[in-house]
Amino acid sequence: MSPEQAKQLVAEAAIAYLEWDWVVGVGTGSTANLFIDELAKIKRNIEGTVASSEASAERLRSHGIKVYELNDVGDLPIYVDGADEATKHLDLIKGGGAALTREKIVAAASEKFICIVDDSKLVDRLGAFPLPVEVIPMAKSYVARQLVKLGGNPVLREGVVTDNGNLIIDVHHLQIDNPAEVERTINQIAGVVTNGLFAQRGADVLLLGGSNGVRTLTA
Ligand SMILES: O=C[C@H](O)[C@H](O)[C@H](O)COP(=O)(O)O
Repeated sequence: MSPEQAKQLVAEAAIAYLEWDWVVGVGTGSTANLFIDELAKIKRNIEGTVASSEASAERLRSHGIKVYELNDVGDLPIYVDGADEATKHLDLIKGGGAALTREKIVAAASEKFICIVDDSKLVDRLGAFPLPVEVIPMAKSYVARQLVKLGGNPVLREGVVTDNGNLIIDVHHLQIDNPAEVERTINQIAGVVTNGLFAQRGADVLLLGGSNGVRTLTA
């Protein structure tokens, strides 16, 4: 089974977690896009969505799905999104599509985070995927120096500006023994908006798509 087929399986499986009239938090990326396409099929059953990026908002609207501002709806019952890496403890690395900050905000405002990935994303240890860090532009060199002190090799993502007008530094070769601690430490560097570790608030449910169908891991 191809990763695309596996993503399609979990996108479909996530629909089963939704309830009538809910406002659904929607993530960003190729897997979230498949979920959006599935959502379009049942759009009359939901009240609307909150999107974690301009790209997802545009795709949702193109399907005729209502997109609310998070500030207008309060907390959400559910957030559905992909990830770049996931562990069986439901810790994640996200941000390959540069949407990590809004994703972290919508996830934080949601009661349940359903993470949907093809099973190639399941790892024993996070960090083979370079960790994305969103940075205020004037702080990029300072933040990069601090990331070197933490043992990482920071690389500016060329030509990328986030929906919030900031930059992304991808940190290679970071030793991530304790994901929640690394998440906290990097977030304390002045100029960092947030980093792509989702460990202090990881997923609540991980749906893994593969040749044996969908496997469900829960926190
Ligand atoms: O910023 C992007 C997000 O964190 C995505 O959820 C993540 O990169 C996974 O994307 P994809 O489903 O395309 O592998």
